[in-house]
Amino acid sequence: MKLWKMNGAGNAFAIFDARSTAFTPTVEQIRKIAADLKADQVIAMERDATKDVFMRIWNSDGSEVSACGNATRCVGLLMLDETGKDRVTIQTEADMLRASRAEGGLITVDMGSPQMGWEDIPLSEKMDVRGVDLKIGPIDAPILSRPAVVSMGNPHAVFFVKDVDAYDIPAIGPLVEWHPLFPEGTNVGFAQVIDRETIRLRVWERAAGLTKACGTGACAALVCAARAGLTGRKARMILDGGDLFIDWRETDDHVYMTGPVELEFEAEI
Ligand SMILES: N[C@@H](CCC[C@H](N)C(=O)O)C(=O)O
Repeated sequence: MKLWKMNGAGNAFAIFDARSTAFTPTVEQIRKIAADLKADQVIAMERDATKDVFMRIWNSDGSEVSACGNATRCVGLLMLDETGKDRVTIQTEADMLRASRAEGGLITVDMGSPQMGWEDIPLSEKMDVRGVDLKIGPIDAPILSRPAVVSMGNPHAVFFVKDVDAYDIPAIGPLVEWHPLFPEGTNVGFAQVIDRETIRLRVWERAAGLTKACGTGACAALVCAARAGLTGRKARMILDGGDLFIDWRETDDHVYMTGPVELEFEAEI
């Protein structure tokens, strides 16, 4: 079986080619692979009846999830190289996604439409998704409150802050990640709007922790910012591991994510 170690803007993946050999790891095996290879997620490329490939995703804690934007760009590059096509289709548990090449060796993925309903996120009760009733810290002087929420095939809560570097994300992230308002947990973004076309973002990922970049997190932060009128529908997202360019197009309501992909090594195992 072929294994690729890749990253998208520093978000690290161990990608297994499970198209001709079955790959059915236990939770413990996923945890060990992620720890040994320093991967935020473990990915299996499987055969799909109608799409170029099916992408299965596990977080580093061993839980299976339905979306991972940066891994979709990595798998997209592998499939573009392998097939020679201009555009490839990637099926995930969440959606059918399309990947293509962009200028400067970057890869673009059409991430589909954001889901805005409170049941879609999901939340445990009906709330205004533009700012949910959640406070972190002392009741009379919360450190953070009212994150915006959205689903990009996975749940995201986004706090808009003045200075992302002023927050102890490893301490705050887990308090939001498993807050009872999120029955399936949530990814937690800390977004600082620099100007209408630029956002500095750090993401505490559900079941993976603080990563150098989160693709769906970047899409979620841009959607929440644009929905609140803080930015336009296109922005450069500055993450710890590099930049992602997000474009939430009015024409089809889809979110397009463009960014770098790096192959660290490949091996036959
Ligand atoms: N790294 C990702 C997101 C991976 C899944 C996430 N931690 C979750 O549990 O939903 C990305 O690039 O989107």
